[in-house]
Amino acid sequence: MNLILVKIGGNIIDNPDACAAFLQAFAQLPTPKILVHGGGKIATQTAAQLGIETNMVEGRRITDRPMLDVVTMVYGGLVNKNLVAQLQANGCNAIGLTGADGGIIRSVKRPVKTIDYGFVGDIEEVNASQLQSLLNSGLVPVIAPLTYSREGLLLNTNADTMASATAVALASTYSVNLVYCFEKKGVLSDPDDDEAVIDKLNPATYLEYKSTGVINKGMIPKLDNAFAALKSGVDRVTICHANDLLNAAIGDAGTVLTA
Ligand SMILES: Nc1ncnc2c1ncn2[C@@H]1O[C@H](COP(=O)(O)OP(=O)(O)O)[C@@H](O)[C@H]1O
Ligand SMILES: CC(=O)N[C@@H](CCC(=O)OP(=O)(O)O)C(=O)O
Repeated sequence: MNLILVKIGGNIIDNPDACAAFLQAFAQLPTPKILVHGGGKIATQTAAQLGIETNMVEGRRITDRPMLDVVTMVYGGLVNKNLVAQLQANGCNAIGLTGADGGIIRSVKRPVKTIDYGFVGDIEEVNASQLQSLLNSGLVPVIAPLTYSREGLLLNTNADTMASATAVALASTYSVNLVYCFEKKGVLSDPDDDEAVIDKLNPATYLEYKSTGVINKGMIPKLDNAFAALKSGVDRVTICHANDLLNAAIGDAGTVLTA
């Protein structure tokens, strides 16, 4: 059976019109399906309003206790519940979850090496059978980028990694189509040209683009996660614009990763 797992990034979530259009398209996709969302941009803005400064290292947020409270409220509350309400209005029976709900995604607090990331989780286990029973009851899980530890901590976890790990865990049961949606038409061969979409990207070409700096910043952890999913049994991985979700779902838009 096919399953489509879509990840939506914070720049789209932060734009009400783009987000509404994306959710309308997502609602039209066949079930079973899962939405994993980010929200990093809104967390940064909310933290700033509260006088809390944001520090990112290699695309990961340094999450001290006050920042953990912010991301818990923003990802698990504000963003997750608004997405669920809008999906319901589009006729999609969404259920909002953090990784702690139903014990779906457990992680371990990232050990301190040179950098102390604070309350950031590295995923240990995805409870695929719990997700499957939600899917079997016709629900559409909408997953926030928070996980839980054996000690009962709530941990901030990168949304691209959540999507990749969830896709891999479900790949033994379903043919998984993983689609990363963001605000550009795909991986670009020229960062200054929004039309320069690379149709197909393999690990060797990725390394070349990375070494020349054409692929940089947030795209690096995204592609590392995406290639890892492809290597671990996920059928297809695509990176595309949120507007192109329906075409990308059938392999007709964005950048398709190849082994
Ligand atoms: N070659 C590239 N093609 C497209 N985007 C790129 C490229 N290199 C770097 N980027 C950057 O990567 C960003 C996507 O990463 P990120 O902000 O983590 O996405 P998301 O919002 O989905 O979490 C884009 O906004 C873009 O600025
Ligand atoms: C540990 C870590 O960095 N977590 C991310 C989770 C949100 C996220 O990934 O959001 P986007 O997809 O919008 O970037 C963060 O707090 O920014």
